[in-house]
Amino acid sequence: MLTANQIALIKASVPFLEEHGLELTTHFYRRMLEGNPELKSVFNQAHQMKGEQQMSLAVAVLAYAKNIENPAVLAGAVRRIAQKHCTIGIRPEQYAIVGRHLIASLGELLGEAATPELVDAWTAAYQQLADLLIATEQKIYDEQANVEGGWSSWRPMRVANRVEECRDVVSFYLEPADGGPLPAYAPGQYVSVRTFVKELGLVQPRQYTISQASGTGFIRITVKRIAGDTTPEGRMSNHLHKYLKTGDVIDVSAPTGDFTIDVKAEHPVVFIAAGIGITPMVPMIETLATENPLREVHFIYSTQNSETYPLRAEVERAVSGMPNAASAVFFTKPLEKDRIGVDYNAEGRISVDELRNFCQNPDADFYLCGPIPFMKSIAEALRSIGIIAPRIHSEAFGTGDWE
Ligand SMILES: NC(=O)C1=CN([C@@H]2O[C@H](COP(=O)(O)OP(=O)(O)OC[C@H]3O[C@@H](n4cnc5c(N)ncnc54)[C@H](OP(=O)(O)O)[C@@H]3O)[C@@H](O)[C@H]2O)C=CC1
Repeated sequence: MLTANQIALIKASVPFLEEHGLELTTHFYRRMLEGNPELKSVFNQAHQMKGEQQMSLAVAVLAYAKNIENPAVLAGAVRRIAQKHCTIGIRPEQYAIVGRHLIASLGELLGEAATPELVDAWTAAYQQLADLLIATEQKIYDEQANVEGGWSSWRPMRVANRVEECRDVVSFYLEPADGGPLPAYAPGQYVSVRTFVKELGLVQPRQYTISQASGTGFIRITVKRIAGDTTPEGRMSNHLHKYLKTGDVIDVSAPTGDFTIDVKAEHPVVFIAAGIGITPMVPMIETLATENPLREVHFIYSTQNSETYPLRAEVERAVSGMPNAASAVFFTKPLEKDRIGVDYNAEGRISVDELRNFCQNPDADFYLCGPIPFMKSIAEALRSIGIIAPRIHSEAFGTGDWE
């Protein structure tokens, strides 16, 4: 429990964090990764290089300081962070290392302003948050391990099959190397995979959506090769495309994530995806097609053309099996061979007018996944036609921050 004085000191830190939060977390990560280089394998180095992890932590620390009197309001964020931590195998003892470097960083940045009382207050506040995260993560690890076929932390999986889906997109069908069963997972959930990335000289984790409904005996991930070998975010996807072959073994976390759908509900559902953002939508539609086939479903998808449309056959199969389902596919750069009415329904990006056509029912739920600028513009368009925020669900890959 923090004392009233400690709470006051944390709240008084808010202006400093607003101004210098990013500086603090950048200093902290640099300090920690220099002192404990083994942790480079725990953190996504692409997010580190782009400063996304630093920004994400700065936002979290500020939110925590602002809500120090009532951290319960951060329960949703705490759960999301804990889920992510569980997919990269974070252990309680690592919190002590993080705490030591974070508090030292605060002292180094504040200089003489870091009074013993302030340092004590932040040490206590950090411990309170660490305890909450550790307890939440233990609960998630227990839940993951205690379901049939479940496990916690990493499990070696063999690549049973590798399928080239379309240009720059490959699916990997993963099965437990121990020959055991897999747990059921919810459509839309994701896993982390962990492997040694030659070009980085490091073991690295990355998150990928499971791109197929549960119950096939595999965890399928569908990976788009991003940019070139030289960009930090492209390293893992390029590595997997180049080196991960049928028969290889890779570490995989237990499935997790809250971007899922209430399969049994009766109200309409509208999926709006772009590019590789199609991956969580596929298991959702597949699951609806088998478990609630009469549901009203709209699938709205934007991609460049037929050569950049992964998992098309799966979507078309699921949609054609549901009498109240319809799809609208937008090609922004159709090829000569692409036939309107067959391969796609309209040319160009998804517009507000188009969205209006699909979204007549205020009870509908909307699921968004695509490049961040795409999600921003679609969420804004939905709000402009009166869709309320709780009806808009989204999945941001990476650190999870996008709004
Ligand atoms: N939820 C997430 O966090 C996701 C993140 N990404 C990331 O985004 C990047 C690109 O993904 P990729 O699959 O290659 O996407 P693409 O660049 O192939 O774009 C997919 C489609 O989205 C359209 N689009 C892009 N931006 C907008 C926008 N602001 N408004 C409307 N339509 C838009 C594109 O149109 P046009 O051809 O006109 O640009 C294209 O038709 C990757 O780095 C990927 O990791 C991708 C998917 C999900």
